[in-house]
Amino acid sequence: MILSGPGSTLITGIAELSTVDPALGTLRDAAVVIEGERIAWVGPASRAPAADTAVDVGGRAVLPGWVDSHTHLVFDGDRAAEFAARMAGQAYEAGGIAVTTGATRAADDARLDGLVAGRVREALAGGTTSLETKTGYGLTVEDEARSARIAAAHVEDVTFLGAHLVPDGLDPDTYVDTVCGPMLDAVAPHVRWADVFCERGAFTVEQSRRVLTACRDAGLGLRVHGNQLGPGGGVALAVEVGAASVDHVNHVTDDDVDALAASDTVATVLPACDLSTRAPLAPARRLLDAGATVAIASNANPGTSWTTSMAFCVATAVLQMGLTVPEAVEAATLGGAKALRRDVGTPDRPAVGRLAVGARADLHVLDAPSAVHLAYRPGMPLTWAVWQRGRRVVAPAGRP
Ligand SMILES: N=CN[C@@H](CCC(=O)O)C(=O)O
Ligand SMILES: [Zn+2]
Repeated sequence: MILSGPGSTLITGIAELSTVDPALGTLRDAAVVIEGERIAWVGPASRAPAADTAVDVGGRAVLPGWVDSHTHLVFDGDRAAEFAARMAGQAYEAGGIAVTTGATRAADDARLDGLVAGRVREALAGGTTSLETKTGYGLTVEDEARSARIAAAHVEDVTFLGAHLVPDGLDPDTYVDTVCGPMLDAVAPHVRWADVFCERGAFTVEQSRRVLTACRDAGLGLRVHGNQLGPGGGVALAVEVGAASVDHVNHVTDDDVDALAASDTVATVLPACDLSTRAPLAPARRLLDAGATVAIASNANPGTSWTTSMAFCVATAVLQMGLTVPEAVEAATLGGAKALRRDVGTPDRPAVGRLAVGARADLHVLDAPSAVHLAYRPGMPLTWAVWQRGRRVVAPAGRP
């Protein structure tokens, strides 16, 4: 078979191909053909079809690009001093959000846009080919709308997080009225998702339900920051409203775990955040064993998790949370895609998070013979090449 059409590329020399596709599994000595922005063929190298061009990745491991389903990239400012104080024993408190909000409001559009672009580039260089990012450091109608607009210029899945913190001096319920009314109207053209920080010190379950219901009525998909700092009703609320994901989940009861396992709500764990806040690690092993769908995300933000490295998160999930490497790779690819409802494609929006025919051609080539090296060689820069939407966007050092 010869794949027709300009731009088909045959990738060979794949020692191990983690398709993360339930039907295909992990293949050795494999090949992939890309046509346009999609995958056209996957299988053993011995049966690979011809294509317009061929690339030999030299006996390396290939997996889907990371799907980072939880980040906060639209911000200015630095909270290294807060981090240092935390490492000296201070507890994390949500109030730090106000510090970043001040710095973000003070940045002009060009600066904020450049900061977001740089962070997206950094993530891509580490193999992240799909990103979600949130507003939440504006917290006025104008500043949230600006954050949403800037985010939408750089990532496909933008989330409205006006309910991140009640700004100083405002009555919480009056602020929730604003979030559900003019703020939602202003961000709606730019966002697919809405999120709420449902936690003591942020928004109560009742306030969170109001925000989520209003956003759902406006046509947005739902997500929840829940059970991060202590037990609470975030997980139950997320399941109740049919949220696509509830994120953090550090403090969960057996009922929470059972509810997640019986629902379509993905439990998203944030290993780098747990380390950076010295929180009890989210029980990813327990959640998987119970039958919940687990995603791993970076939660890149200046307060609790200042990294875009999904490889670090995967290594931590393996070394500290008790996941196997295939489980962690799946959680950081297909799991993230499920958390963004992008695991199944549509005619105009191919699936991400797996390497199968028809899915988006987002490939991450490791400078290693197997994905196990992600945890076996923690902290090493293993990204060798990246294809996104069928185009090679990260090339091996010294090559065009
Ligand atoms: N927990 C709420 N929001 C962020 C942290 C925000 C901040 O401290 O700036 C998080 O997901 O960890
Ligand atoms: Zn977050």
